[in-house]
Amino acid sequence: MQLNLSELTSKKNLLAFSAGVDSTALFFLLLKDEIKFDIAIVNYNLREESKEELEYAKSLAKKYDKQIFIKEVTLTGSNIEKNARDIRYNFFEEIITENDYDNLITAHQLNDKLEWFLMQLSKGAGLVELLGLQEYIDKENYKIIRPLLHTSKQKLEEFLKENSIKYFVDKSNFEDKYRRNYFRHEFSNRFLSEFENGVSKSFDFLQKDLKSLNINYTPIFKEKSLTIFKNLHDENLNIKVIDKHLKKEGFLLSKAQRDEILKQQQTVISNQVSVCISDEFIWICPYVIKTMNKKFKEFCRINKIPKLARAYIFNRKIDEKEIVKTIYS
Ligand SMILES: Nc1ncnc2c1ncn2[C@@H]1O[C@H](COP(=O)(O)OP(=O)(O)OP(=O)(O)O)[C@@H](O)[C@H]1O
Repeated sequence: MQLNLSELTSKKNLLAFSAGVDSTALFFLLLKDEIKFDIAIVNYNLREESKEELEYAKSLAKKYDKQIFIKEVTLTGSNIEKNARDIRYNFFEEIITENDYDNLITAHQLNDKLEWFLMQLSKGAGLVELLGLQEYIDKENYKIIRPLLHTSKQKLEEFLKENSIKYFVDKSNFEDKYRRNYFRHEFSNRFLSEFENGVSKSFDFLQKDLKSLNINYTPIFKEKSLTIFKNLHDENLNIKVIDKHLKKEGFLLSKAQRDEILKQQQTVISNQVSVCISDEFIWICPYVIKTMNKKFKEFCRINKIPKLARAYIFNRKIDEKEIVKTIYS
């Protein structure tokens, strides 16, 4: 099994370890390649075996001299999958911030990638959403790296069996409880057992196509709650940038709101957020009403700062000259 682990060498890595097939295989593959890492595990106390899994994680940490971070929680109620994920990622972020890790490694594999793809396909999605599960994600102070995205679960299982390595099977994966498990059992496992190479190649091709679209999600200016992106001069791409940014801010756009933004170019959404698409830029900030002085308004007019963004800039005392200097440089 050939993995590209170059991003992990000489870095401080944290492996999200659940004692299941994928993360156990990754644990030993990283050891084999002499990649340094520590582990983090969340025990949701949902199943009897979870205690044993935790003990296994502790024993591996001890044996291979790894630091281990443990979080114990008791999950109840509805929305378990989402709650578990939120708790998990908050915990990882806490550890990363407190201990200066460079990378969070997760053990998502090719089956996960295909299941994600199918789930999006079943809901109606475009290229960005279909390829949602990415190998590298840049977060503010660390990277998420998923080195197994080209490897099927079957290969990982074979690796563990060949090397007589103990691992646990998450029983909840066998209950068709969640939508994802439907795809897992009805389709992806069987399909990959026959077409693993082709699927892996297709994902690479699609990824290259996505790259060619050159969607730049990085703002060119950000201060307080004012964010400015480059206008990508393509309605579909612009709305993707706006949509993604607002989602991150906890604001989900409806189809009608998306259409409105593209039609009006300057819109207030739900009386809260201003979104303006100007000739060169996309401006997003809270919607504010404020009386502004003449000099400021004149400066904005000359420098093409959209009307709906002006009051927020004025109110929050963001240096308008600095904005203009940055975006036009
Ligand atoms: N309890 C856990 N403790 C630590 N890491 C975990 C735990 N559960 C899962 N992980 C990590 O997350 C990876 C994905 O796990 P899983 O497929 O169960 O999650 P998911 O439902 O796809 O959620 P997400 O994609 O948001 O991580 C695992 O390979 C492992 O690296």
